[in-house]
Amino acid sequence: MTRAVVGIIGGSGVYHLPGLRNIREERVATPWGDPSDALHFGEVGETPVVFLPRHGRGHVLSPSGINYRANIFALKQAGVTDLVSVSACGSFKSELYPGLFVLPDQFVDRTFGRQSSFFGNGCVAHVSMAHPVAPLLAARIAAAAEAESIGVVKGGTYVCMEGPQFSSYAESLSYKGAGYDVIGMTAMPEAKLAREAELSYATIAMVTDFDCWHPEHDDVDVAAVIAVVRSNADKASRLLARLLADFPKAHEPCPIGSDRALDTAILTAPEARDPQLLAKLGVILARAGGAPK
Ligand SMILES: CSC[C@H]1O[C@H](OP(=O)(O)O)[C@H](O)[C@@H]1O
Ligand SMILES: Nc1ncnc2[nH]cnc12
Repeated sequence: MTRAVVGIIGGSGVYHLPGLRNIREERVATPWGDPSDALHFGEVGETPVVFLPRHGRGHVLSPSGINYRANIFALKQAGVTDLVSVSACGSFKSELYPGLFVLPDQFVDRTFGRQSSFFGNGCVAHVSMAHPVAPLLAARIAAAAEAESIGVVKGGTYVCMEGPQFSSYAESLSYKGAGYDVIGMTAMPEAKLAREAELSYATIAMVTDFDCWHPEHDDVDVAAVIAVVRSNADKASRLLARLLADFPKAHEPCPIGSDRALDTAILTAPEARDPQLLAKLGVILARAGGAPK
């Protein structure tokens, strides 16, 4: 049995995890650089939890400046098996109103200029991103929400823009026209890297605004986003507390293979692999094999 360790990445306005007990903060180094902040180790009930504020405490890191590889590597190195990301997002649908939680099951990556893979020359790998969200983890989040009488929408497409500026009106209309549900600046490459690291990943997207397409709502700004995150803090805490308290002791094998994603992904012949890159990959390759002993 693999013991379940849940990672929580906090987004804008979420720099601590309420309810985390026996907190031990540790600044960890990774071969990919420094994570956004110290990891906060602790427990909720009997579940081991590792929390990381994505933008760092004090919100010092811009979406484009976050070292996503270091964050995911650090969480993997800490033993995380299941990773829940909390994110503020804009909405393209009237029925997805501010305050609602959406559990996206698809992502569209419109970022550029971010390091989006652990792999590359010397060890080439192509993981599947057909289904980026681990269904059992998303179902557990939905069940926790239901148990707490918190409304969640299951499924939806989150488009990830580069930012840091918000979208123009024309961009907003085009995303809406494409049928996307919500928009943010951080789920990519986080979800891609989580898959490469064989972590089961799901996002809780908290709708904070209607971006700038809605004729009856103001255009998004930071104050509006943070006001909704603050007013939703209690709901978000209850949802996470219930999810974590009810989490099974053993990691549940992912039915779509999120936790075995490298089994069919690595293309470079074993004898042609770059030992330096293999050494850097370390814990990422530990299960699938291929790293030097
Ligand atoms: C504070 S407005 C824009 C900012 O909020 C979202 O952050 P996160 O996904 O970390 O909650 C969005 O992606 C932008 O980074
Ligand atoms: N409208 C929006 N666009 C991009 N990121 C966001 N985060 C919160 N609201 C957002």
